[in-house]
Amino acid sequence: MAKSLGHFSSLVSFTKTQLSRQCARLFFRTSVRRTVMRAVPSILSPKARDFSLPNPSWGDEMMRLYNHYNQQGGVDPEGGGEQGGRWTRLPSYNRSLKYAIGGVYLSKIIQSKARLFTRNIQQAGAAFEYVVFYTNDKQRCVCVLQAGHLLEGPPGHVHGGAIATMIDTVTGSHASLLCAPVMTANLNVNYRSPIPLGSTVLIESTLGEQEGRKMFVSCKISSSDGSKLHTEATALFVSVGVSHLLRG
Ligand SMILES: CCCCCCCCCCCCCCCC(=O)SCCNC(=O)CCNC(=O)[C@H](O)C(C)(C)COP(=O)(O)OP(=O)(O)OC[C@H]1O[C@@H](n2cnc3c(N)ncnc32)[C@H](O)[C@@H]1OP(=O)(O)O
Repeated sequence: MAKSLGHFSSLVSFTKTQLSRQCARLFFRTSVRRTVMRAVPSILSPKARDFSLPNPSWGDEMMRLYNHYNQQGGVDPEGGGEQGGRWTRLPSYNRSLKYAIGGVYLSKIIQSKARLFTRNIQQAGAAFEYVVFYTNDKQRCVCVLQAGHLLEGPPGHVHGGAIATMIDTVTGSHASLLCAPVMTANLNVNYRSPIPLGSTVLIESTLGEQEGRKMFVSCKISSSDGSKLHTEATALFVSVGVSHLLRG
């Protein structure tokens, strides 16, 4: 049996039933660390770019916060204990399943030209520049976001849909750390103050209750110095089997 998503391409000739069963095993029996930290890079091109690493478009505030969470031993400035208070960077790629092309059933969900929505703008710094970190106990995530000029909504400020996209991305990545694959069932967003275009903000995600397949996550966006609240949100994620994706 294939033990990692690196063998995903060999599944293309499986029947729908076999595939669903195999994928369910892959997704649910691999630990989060294996899935996110090892499997995803292994099924990508060796040259796959990790978009959560610094690039020249990152401004001073973005770099300062990146270093803040990435260095200094990853210690959470707000405490939270040794276990929960250390931060780990989550890598980020623009494709999930590069080699799994073809096949009647896989082709329903995997398209060779598909790209992750938030990582598909070629020009660095033009849209979503972000990096997500999570605590060891996976109860919290923090995302440092630099919002580029292509995200404009009201003049000089970030589009509400782009804000919701980032909330979905951060809370969805958070829920995925605990039980992938998940889908967003519900997202409630309260916009409290506009986010200036080009600014760097913090998106914090906190795990709430878990009830069976349901995961409730809360989220807030604040200015990088924490002085201004921009957005508050709650989200519900439902863990699904791969067969759910195949059904469409
Ligand atoms: C290779 C892998 C690497 C991965 C590394 C990738 C890294 C990259 C990360 C990027 C992260 C981006 C994250 C984006 C995530 C999306 O944007 S997903 C896209 C948007 N969402 C959708 O399209 C979902 C559409 N809806 C559906 O498919 C289905 O309705 C759902 C949500 C899966 C639920 O359907 P279902 O599985 O049949 O479950 P169902 O029995 O209806 O409901 C289960 C429970 O949830 C409750 N529920 C369902 N819907 C709702 C609702 N709207 N409100 C309240 N309760 C609800 C039900 O009442 C039920 O509760 P209980 O009775 O169990 O108490």
